[in-house]
Amino acid sequence: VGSTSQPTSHPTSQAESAQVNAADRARQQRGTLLDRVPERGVLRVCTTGDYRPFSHRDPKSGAYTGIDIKMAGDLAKSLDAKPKYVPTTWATLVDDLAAGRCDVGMGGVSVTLARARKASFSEPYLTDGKTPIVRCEDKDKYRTLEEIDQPGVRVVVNPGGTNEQFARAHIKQATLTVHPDNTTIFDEIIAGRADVMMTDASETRYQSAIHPELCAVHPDEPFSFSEKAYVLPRGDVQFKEYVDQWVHLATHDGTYKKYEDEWMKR
Ligand SMILES: O=C(O)C(=O)C[C@]1(C(=O)O)C=C[C@@H](O)C=C1
Repeated sequence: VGSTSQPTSHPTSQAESAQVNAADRARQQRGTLLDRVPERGVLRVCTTGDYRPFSHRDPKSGAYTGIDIKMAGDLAKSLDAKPKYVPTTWATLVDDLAAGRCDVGMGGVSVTLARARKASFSEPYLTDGKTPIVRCEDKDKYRTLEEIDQPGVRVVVNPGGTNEQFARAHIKQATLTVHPDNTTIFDEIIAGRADVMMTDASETRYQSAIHPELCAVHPDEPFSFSEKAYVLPRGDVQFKEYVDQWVHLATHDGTYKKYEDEWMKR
């Protein structure tokens, strides 16, 4: 507890920069999303759908639910539009946004400097950080990174996001396994195929509430500091100013808190 993760540098390749710059120019020529979204009547939202309580896609119906899905609905409505969810992954979310496949990225996204090179972020709406989630009988065994990073300890991680970045930076002795599906990863710990996952404190609170076998380890004192925000296209200043004002209001007038409480009661 107390050690912080250092931001890793992810140099953007020249080809990637050229692509992002071309997308920036094309977007600027089309004008601000603050006008285009109401004209279109549609707000295109990139979301992974694999991260409760923020963004969950029902595998049968395809319907999206979650705190950030509620927020997306409100943001769209405030712009006289309907939300349209564009499926993405943690590894591709920011590139999808930068390439213009959606207008905003939502669903428990952490602000990172690597992402901020390719996209803008709204004002943050939540403070979070990585913390362990384990079988309850192990909750006094894995309190520090030192206790977790021991030979024989099996750490599991989902791919493509800040969890993987954090695990790769801190796990040297323990066995690190990448589990491809974030919707079933907690079953790996319950079934005893893995011992520890380190993920956002908000997720450990939610998953330990719905799985009595699982305990969040010191979620109020996570190993790292991060902030959740919405991802926006680079250079669309009018749209960013609008979304910032909207986030500010929603996080101060009780709207965000209401959605969070609804989800945490499940
Ligand atoms: O990459 C991010 O921004 C996230 O915070 C998402 C992330 C991750 O770090 O992989 C966090 C928790 C969920 O389990 C899934 C994805």
